Amino acid sequence: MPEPGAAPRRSPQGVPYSDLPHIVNADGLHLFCRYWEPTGQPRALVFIAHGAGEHCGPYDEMAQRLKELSLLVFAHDHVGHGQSEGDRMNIKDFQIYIRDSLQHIDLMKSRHPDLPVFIVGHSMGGAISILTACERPGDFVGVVLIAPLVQMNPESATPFKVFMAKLLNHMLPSLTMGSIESKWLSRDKRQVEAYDADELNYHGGMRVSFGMQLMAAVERMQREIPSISWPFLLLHGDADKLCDIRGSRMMYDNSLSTDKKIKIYEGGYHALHHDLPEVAESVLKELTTWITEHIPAATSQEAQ
Ligand SMILES: O=C1CC[C@@H](CCC(=O)N2CCC(COc3ccc(F)cc3Cl)CC2)N1
Repeated sequence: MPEPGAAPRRSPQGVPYSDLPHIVNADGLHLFCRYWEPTGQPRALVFIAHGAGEHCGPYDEMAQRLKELSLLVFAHDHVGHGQSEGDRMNIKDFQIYIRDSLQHIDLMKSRHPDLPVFIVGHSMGGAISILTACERPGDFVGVVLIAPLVQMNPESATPFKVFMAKLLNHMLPSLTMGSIESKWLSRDKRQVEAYDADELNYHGGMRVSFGMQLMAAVERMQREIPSISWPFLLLHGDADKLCDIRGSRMMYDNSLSTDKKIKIYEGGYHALHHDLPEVAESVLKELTTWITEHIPAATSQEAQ
């Protein structure tokens, strides 16, 4: 309980955290949480990691579909995103996203110790998912990646631009580069409009320091991918201008995993789960089918 007389900690939108589902991370920052709990006994846990500049609200439809399959879905707004505390879309160390995800996953595993655990990640949330699973290779029965950030987009990350970013990071780390161009998120303009209108999204420019953290995460994934052996499903659009599909192809080709699947969506934009309705529906079907197929059969004692 806060000491008497202390003002209650409030979300960036002014809501007291005592009125919101939340966890407090290792740095004392409050992270807003969402839970989608099935009525009966859950069959598995699914953690959803959202991307840069967004929050976990837009995953409600996906989470509802998983909940209908008796899966217990949970998520939080990463530090500096949505209804969580922290400097907007900035992070001192990318590892904080992974540490907080493991904290939330460990909390839910302590409440449901016998359930298998999946992670679903989109874009930067895909990088968080990959690096989280790499830290706990035996903890996850499967990882689903929707247009994950694995490699830099070669157009936006020319050697000159990378050099300049590193130079600027020492001189003006808070300088902002361009912002995420929402027109490349989806071919469905209603989805683009919803993203632009969502005040829980961050629409400002990307700080150089944040870009550096993303680059560091990309470099870490290049090192880790050859030793990945956990099961994963990759979904990527080949018209994605925000996270290059070559990163997904590289992960598919260079990982040790024997249980892996990649599905390329011709003409698909970045946020495949919010792309044209037929694509979004296909993504939900692929994801729910793959997850349910990867739930381990009940062991003999559980079955009794
Ligand atoms: O539905 C939705 C709404 C939000 C979107 C998710 C966006 C997301 O997470 N991205 C896309 C942009 C990408 C930029 O990458 C860099 C930029 C500069 C830099 F210096 C190094 C890198 Cl790597 C990072 C990952 N999806």
